[in-house]
This record gives sequence, C-alpha cells and structure tokens, in this order.
Amino acid sequence: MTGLAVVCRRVVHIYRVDGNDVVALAGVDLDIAAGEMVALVGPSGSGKSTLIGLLAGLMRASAGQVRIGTVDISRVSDGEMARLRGTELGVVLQGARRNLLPYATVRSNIWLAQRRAAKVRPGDVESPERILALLGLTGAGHQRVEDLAPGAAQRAALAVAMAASPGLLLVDEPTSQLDRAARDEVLAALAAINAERGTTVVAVTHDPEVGAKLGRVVTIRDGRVGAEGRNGREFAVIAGDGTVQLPPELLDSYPPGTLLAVEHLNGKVMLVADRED
Ligand SMILES: Nc1ncnc2c1ncn2[C@@H]1O[C@H](COP(=O)(O)OP(=O)(O)OP(=O)(O)O)[C@@H](O)[C@H]1O
Repeated sequence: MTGLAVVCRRVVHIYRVDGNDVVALAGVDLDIAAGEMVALVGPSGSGKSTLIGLLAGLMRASAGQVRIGTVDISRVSDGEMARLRGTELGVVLQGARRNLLPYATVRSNIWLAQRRAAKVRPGDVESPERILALLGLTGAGHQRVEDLAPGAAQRAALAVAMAASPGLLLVDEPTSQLDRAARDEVLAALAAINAERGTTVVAVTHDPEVGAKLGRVVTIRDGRVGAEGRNGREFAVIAGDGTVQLPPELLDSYPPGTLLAVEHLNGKVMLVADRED
C-alpha cells in the first residue's frame, strides 16, 4: 500500500470528566499529503495525543471531519473502523512496550498484527523478515520483547505497526527516554519506512531534533494548529474559520483584547496595534 492522505476539518474533541467538559481540540484544520512526514509538537496538554487518537480511530471526534485517504472516519461503523485499524492504519502508542506482548517473540508479535490483513488480503502480507530488515532488526525475530533494549523495543513496536503494510503510520513520542544512538536508529527507521514504503508518517514529539528530521513541524497550541515550521522557518497558519494565532511570546506585549488593524499591501499582511501612546 502507498501513503494515505489525511484531512482534518474543524475537528473538535471534548472529554467528559465528572460531568465537566474538557475541550482537548478546539477546531483543528490540517492537510497532510500522501507520503508526507509530519511532526506534531506543542506544549503539554495542547491536544497532540488526542489528535493522534482520533486519526487512529481510537476515539471519535465530537465534531468536524477526519478523512484518511478517501474514508471519512468520523462516519464509518465500528466494524469498518476495526478493519481500517487492522489493515491501513499503523499505530504506536506512547511507551513502546505497551504496543507489544512482552513474553512473545518479535516475530510472533508481527504475526499477530498481520491476522486481519491476512484475511482481507490473503497472499499479500509481507514476511516478518522483510519488515524486520526495514526496521534494522534483522536477526531479532526470535528475541522475546522483554529482552530487547529500549531502542530495539521501539523499533519492534514500529515493526508491529507496519506488519499489515499500512498507508498511514501514527506514532506517539517515538524517541522519549532513548539515548542518542537509539534515537538516531529510530529516526532512521521512520525515514526508511517513509522512503521505501511511501507510508505517510505522523509523529508526536517533544524533541525539536525529531521535528527537524521529519521536515514538516506542526505546532498544536490550545487545541488548534498554532504554527507550522518548514525548512527551519516558522509560519502562522490560517485556520478554517479565518483565525490566526500570534506566537505566544508576543502575548505579553499584545494581551487578549488588543485591537489590531489588518493591512494588506503588495502581497504582505500587516497587523498594526491600535495604541494610544
Ligand atoms: N482521557 C482523558 N480524559 C479527560 N481529559 C483528557 C483525557 N486525555 C487528555 N485529556 C485532556 O485533554 C487535553 C489535551 O490532552 P492531550 O493528552 O491530547 O495533550 P498532549 O499535547 O498530548 O499532552 P502531552 O504532551 O502532555 O502528552 C488536556 O487538557 C488533557 O488534560
């Protein structure tokens, strides 16, 4: 399978906790092309994991549209969602070992993840050995997960997520708590998945170097797309409702309620503060 595109339109997600609403996502607009690599960054609690959970179909958006390839996953049945998760979506949740059966071998973990794909596409399931080679784990198939070093466990979790040759790989914090060498191996594995399989990769990360390596960096702030970095430059992003977030460091000088005149001249948009001094 080649990469799947992702489209989010005005995506809202609300958790209900003890009768109170927690707005985790407040209108996310995001387009990711098939075969792209994207890092989701942002402060703790800004909504990154919630967005990954929605893209993975682990939860349903409270409002808005989430499209993966041609499928609007906000509308599909639970059965269809389960089929998508077993065939077209690869997901690695935070904490590599949570995604794996600890007493089983790496190869058995991959086989288990291939069961649904084997039913849906019999004869078209990649051999565990080839997946292990892609992840730099050649020869590790017989090892039990609990015996793996942390970096190898993370790559084993990626191998399991890639078991059914998905078009979209979603990864939450792939390099947290890894030393530099292990982190570089995980980054090389993600790059290989993208280059050799064409898989679209979306990774949540707190690590700026991971973001830089993935190329496109989307900052989630307060449950919305706050900014985007491309090739080392930081951009504000116009949301579907026309709003634009100012960089947070400007908010001390321009607090909420500040009036800004919007001037549009020669292809430039300027925001001019209405100061009385
Ligand atoms: N299961 C849940 N029940 C209730 N509230 C939740 C739940 N999961 C997340 N939240 C809340 O939703 C908001 C967004 O959380 P989320 O975990 O998506 O952010 P995050 O950017 O991934 O944070 P971190 O970087 O700390 O993992 C936060 O206010 C959080 O407290």
